[in-house]
Amino acid sequence: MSPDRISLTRYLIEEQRAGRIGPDLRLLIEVVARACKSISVAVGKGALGGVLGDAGTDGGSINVQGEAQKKLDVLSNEILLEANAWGGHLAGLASEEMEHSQPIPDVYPRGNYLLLFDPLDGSSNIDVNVSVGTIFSVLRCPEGVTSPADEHFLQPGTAQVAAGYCVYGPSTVLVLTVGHGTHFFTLDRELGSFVLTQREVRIPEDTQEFAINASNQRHWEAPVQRYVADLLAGKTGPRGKDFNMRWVASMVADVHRILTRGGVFMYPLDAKCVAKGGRLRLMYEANPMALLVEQAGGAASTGRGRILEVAPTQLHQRVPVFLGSKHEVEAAGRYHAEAS
Ligand SMILES: O=P(O)(O)OC[C@H]1O[C@](O)(COP(=O)(O)O)[C@@H](O)[C@@H]1O
Ligand SMILES: [Mg+2]
Ligand SMILES: [Mg+2]
Repeated sequence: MSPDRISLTRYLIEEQRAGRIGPDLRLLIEVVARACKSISVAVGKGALGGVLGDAGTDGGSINVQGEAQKKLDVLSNEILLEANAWGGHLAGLASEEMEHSQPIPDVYPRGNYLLLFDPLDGSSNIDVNVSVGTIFSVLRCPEGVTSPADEHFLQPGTAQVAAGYCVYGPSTVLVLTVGHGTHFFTLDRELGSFVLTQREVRIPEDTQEFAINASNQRHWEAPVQRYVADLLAGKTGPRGKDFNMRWVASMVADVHRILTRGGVFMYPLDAKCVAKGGRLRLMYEANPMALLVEQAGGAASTGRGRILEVAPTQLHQRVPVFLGSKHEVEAAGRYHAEAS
């Protein structure tokens, strides 16, 4: 590798030398990155790898969320479990695809961190060859706990020591924060290593682009109805400018666009998901994305408060999500405040 190319390994060693992370966290992130490489290979094989379609045989299988699992949901979960069980840096892990967290069994080497992940985000896009990804969040295992249970994972997003996602698109990009900025690492497929391609990503504070699943419009709460109506009104409306709209339906891809060129991503509370508290999961979707976005100068809110300060009560808890360009997330918050 040429000396001016900074690999993920070198970046992490430099962070360790600067005293910003310890060796265990460095190695944990390396293990997660390696698992993401394996998932990237599986995703890339598509129909040739036999990885498309539903998991299970007759009628498919359903996960703890009541959602149909795809083969790649199951495979990605297995890859992450297998890699991390042996990694030696974790006390326990939790996944979208598993009802409860799992402590690392006694027979394996153990560490002091907890890992949460959405092994394959954007499942509805797998079979149509659109970008999907893996999202992860790292917490400290509470002091004195040797066999962590679900309750030990229930820490606010502010407690995350690292967070990231890997987007499997035309290129595979690992996006990482250890609490000192958000950085992009692109996978060099020939060499098999992640290379730093953008340091200190910054999200513009203003934007003219928003992302929301507009098919839910009739179910939205009044402040979201008003906010989106004002965006759509464009130049002649109260916002005085035209807005563009994008919706990939893979949170990783939508957030990656926002980290790259700004925008606001919304999955608000609506009448369909109000009983569950929202659509997106707090612990392994909203929290890691919120940390990445804040570390890039953006904002992340439930519409009524900072996502990272939500006190979790359940492992698979859901929350409303507004994240991206700071001024636009603040504007969405004002519409909520005015309505209450
Ligand atoms: O299908 P909808 O309602 O547009 O929802 C799309 C959202 O659902 C998700 O796919 C949920 O993630 P999973 O695929 O991990 O369940 C998000 O990535 C995305 O933002
Ligand atoms: Mg997801
Ligand atoms: Mg998923």
